[in-house]
Amino acid sequence: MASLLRQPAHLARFTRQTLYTTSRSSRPLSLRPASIPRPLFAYQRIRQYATQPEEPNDKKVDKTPGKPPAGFEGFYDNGSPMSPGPGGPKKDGENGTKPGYTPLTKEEEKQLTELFTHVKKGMPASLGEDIDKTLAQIRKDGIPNELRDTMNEMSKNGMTPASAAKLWRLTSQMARKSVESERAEAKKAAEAEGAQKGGAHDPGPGKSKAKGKQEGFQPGEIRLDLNNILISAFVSYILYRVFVPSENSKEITWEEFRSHFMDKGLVEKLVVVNNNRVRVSLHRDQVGAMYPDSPAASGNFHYYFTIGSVESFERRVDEAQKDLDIPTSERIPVAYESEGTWLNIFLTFAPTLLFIAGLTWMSRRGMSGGGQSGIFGMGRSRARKFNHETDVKVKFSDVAGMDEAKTEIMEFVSFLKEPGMYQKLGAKIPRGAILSGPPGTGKTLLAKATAGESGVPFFSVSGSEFVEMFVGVGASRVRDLFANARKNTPCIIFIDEIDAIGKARGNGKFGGGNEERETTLNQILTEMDGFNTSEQVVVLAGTNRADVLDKALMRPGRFDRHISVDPPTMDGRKQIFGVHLKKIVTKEDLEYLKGRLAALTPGFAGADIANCVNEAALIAARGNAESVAMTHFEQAIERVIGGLEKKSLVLKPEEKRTVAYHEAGHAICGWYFRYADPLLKVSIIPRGQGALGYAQYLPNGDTYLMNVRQLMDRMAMTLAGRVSEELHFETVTSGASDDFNKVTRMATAMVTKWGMSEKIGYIYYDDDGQQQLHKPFSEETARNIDIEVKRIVDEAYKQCKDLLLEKKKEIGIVAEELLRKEVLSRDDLIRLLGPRPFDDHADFSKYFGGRGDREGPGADVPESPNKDSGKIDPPAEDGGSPLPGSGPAPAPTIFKRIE
Ligand SMILES: Nc1ncnc2c1ncn2[C@@H]1O[C@H](COP(=O)(O)OP(=O)(O)OP(=O)(O)O)[C@@H](O)[C@H]1O
Repeated sequence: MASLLRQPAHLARFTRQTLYTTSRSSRPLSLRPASIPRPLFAYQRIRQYATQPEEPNDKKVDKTPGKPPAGFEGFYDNGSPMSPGPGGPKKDGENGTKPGYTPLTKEEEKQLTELFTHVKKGMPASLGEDIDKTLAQIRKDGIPNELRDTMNEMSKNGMTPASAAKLWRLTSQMARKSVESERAEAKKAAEAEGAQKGGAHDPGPGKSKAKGKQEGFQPGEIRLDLNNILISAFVSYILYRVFVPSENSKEITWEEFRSHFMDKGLVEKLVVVNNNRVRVSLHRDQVGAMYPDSPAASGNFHYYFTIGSVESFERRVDEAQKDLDIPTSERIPVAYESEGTWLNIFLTFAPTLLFIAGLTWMSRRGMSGGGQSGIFGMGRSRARKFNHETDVKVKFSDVAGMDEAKTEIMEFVSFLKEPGMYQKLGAKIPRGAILSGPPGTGKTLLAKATAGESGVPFFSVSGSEFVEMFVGVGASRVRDLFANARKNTPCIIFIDEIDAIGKARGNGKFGGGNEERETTLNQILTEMDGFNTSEQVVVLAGTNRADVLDKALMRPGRFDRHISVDPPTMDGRKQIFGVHLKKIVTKEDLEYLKGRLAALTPGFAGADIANCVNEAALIAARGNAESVAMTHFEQAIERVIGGLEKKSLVLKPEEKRTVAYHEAGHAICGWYFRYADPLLKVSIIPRGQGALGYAQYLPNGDTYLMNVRQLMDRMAMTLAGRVSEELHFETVTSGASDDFNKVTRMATAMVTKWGMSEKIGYIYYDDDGQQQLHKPFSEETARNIDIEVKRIVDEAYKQCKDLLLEKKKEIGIVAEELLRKEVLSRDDLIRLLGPRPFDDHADFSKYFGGRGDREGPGADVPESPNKDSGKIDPPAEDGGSPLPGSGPAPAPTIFKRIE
């Protein structure tokens, strides 16, 4: 009563007419997108009152039921919602109901049917049938008292996790019981039928089964699967919607709100939702006490009206309250809230859900992949294990041209095969070997052959596979790899590209970015230390950069042996061609073919050779040839060296002429300089990488040392393209830049590394550092180096110019023939210029028809002028300055177009 007194004193004016008016509004009763047919709302409300608990006596409100509001008269079947009526719930056990169960009222049954009709649309027929059976059981037996109590509680207090769990438990029990009772009935029916027909006519299990099937139910079968869960979920939903009324709402206008509620003092609170709607909360007690039939008295019913803006709404409410003389202290409270749509709610949780889904997926993958992948397999080694019997078929006979490396590594094989032989003499078994060498020289192949020969399992892994973004993963993979290896002794572990993890550890001055790599390396060091001497695990590692490896890795006791795998020699190449030609169909004389190809491919590694052979077979196949011929091999080699022929690149006639004279200059120098490499082929067909023409030379065998004369002749020959241009055209082109690059590098090496300049002397300056901040020499030395390099290049230029001036006519002959034919071979040059006036290397003569006689037009050619120049101290012919590594193969001189 106290609260009643506090309201604006307009209660007296509140008439039943108010509710009639609001209820008669032509707008839809509910704006909610409820899935329940509209009339059901009315039933739901009625139900709520019917099941409401008794109000306490001390609440002195008028409980005289009023007339139903307009539009709701027919909903009560002319009875009061308070009276149980014919459809009211019967008591426990009444009318033969099950003990502990309350039957449904007529309205409830009706709602149940209507809701089910609505819900089952679009549902699979079998599921619909199962739900229908459960509902039929509910109609027959009613619902357990406990369930009804739970529903009452929910309609009063809303759904809580506890009540939801209870609802789920009770409905799933009911669903299960329904299946069980049906099973019992089916069994009973089958038995009765059997008894009726007598033993002779026993239909047998097959028939009763057929019957069961016909009913869509198999006796003895209770499906505790997804289907049962779905049945329980749908039944719970239907029961919940029948017993717990959902929120009803009704849209009204400001004027209706003002005249029917505000002016009457019935408004308890206003809530502005999402700044565009206002929810009106009324004093339910006051409305309900006087007019219990009104929907507005229900706890779940709200009126709404729309507002243009919050400001105008506040102004109007303010003005209205002023008009009504409501004191400031008693004004209607206004709250603000924003309601999220389902989409908003989903978007809010989407990242979390995605994260959880991702984690679940990764962990599942981890499980299903046997732990090899996924988050839980992260620390596992990714090494592939090859079984010696099935997988590793490579033998030492497949590895050609590296006899020394093979001999060294063969020791590992005999150690794995007969460890006792070493141990009895007290020898320690070597732990491992590092195979180092340029790419494609056959390091992996050699390691595989070791495994193949020794007949032991072979674990192959690449250094980069230890590198992962997570700290500690690399080390854990190393541990796992070695643990696996120990389980499979004797065996071989091969770590390819070990420089990915085995680089020298930093001094810690420049940040800690390599921490993970160093941890991995430390783990390898530890594991290699950890082998006891009797453990037959050999670790082989391959790298192209042995120079950058950590010293600790190379120390005895770890990678004891350092096996260098160099590019093959002439003989080695022959053998490698032999290995790869085995698979090729060719009618050529194999011995001659191998030799000629080996002579044609100085500097090629095993992988290049394998590629060449394959390329030749592809070219032959493209031309529909029956077997692979010499020309196919030559084309393949040219393609590997110079790139693909560019037939689409058409040069202008004057450009072509320039290229022809440029290349003819190279050809003439190669022909007439004693120490120049003999020319093999000259071409003005554009090729890949911007080459407009090229001249191919062959070295006099594999070169490991070069003396000053050889270097000067080679430099002069390299400059010949530009010199020829100068001699035959008014201006020069940009095409010689690649030649200048080579010449400069050669001259610089002569001065700074090979001690071939008197002025600089016998000092080695490392040019490793184009990035070096400080050059390791003084400004004066730098100037002297520049002077000396220029002097040497100038001398080479002069030597070249002298020759070309003398042989201007020959250049013209060669260039014009080149323009006509585009490609000239050595035979063409012999035809045009006569035989080369110097002895060729034996191999060269054998495979390319070189002639040792000095007769012919070139016989009167002067010797290299360097011979007596005196400016450069020429080393003895058998000595000379060492070139690092094996001798550089003379790259083809390339006439480059502007990049
Ligand atoms: N000595 C050889 N004899 C026969 N074939 C060879 C030889 N060397 C290389 N090859 C061929 O080249 C291929 C590549 O060789 P491989 O992978 O062993 O080179 P690698 O030195 O390990 O290269 P990388 O340093 O780039 O790892 C081999 O599969 C083989 O076909």
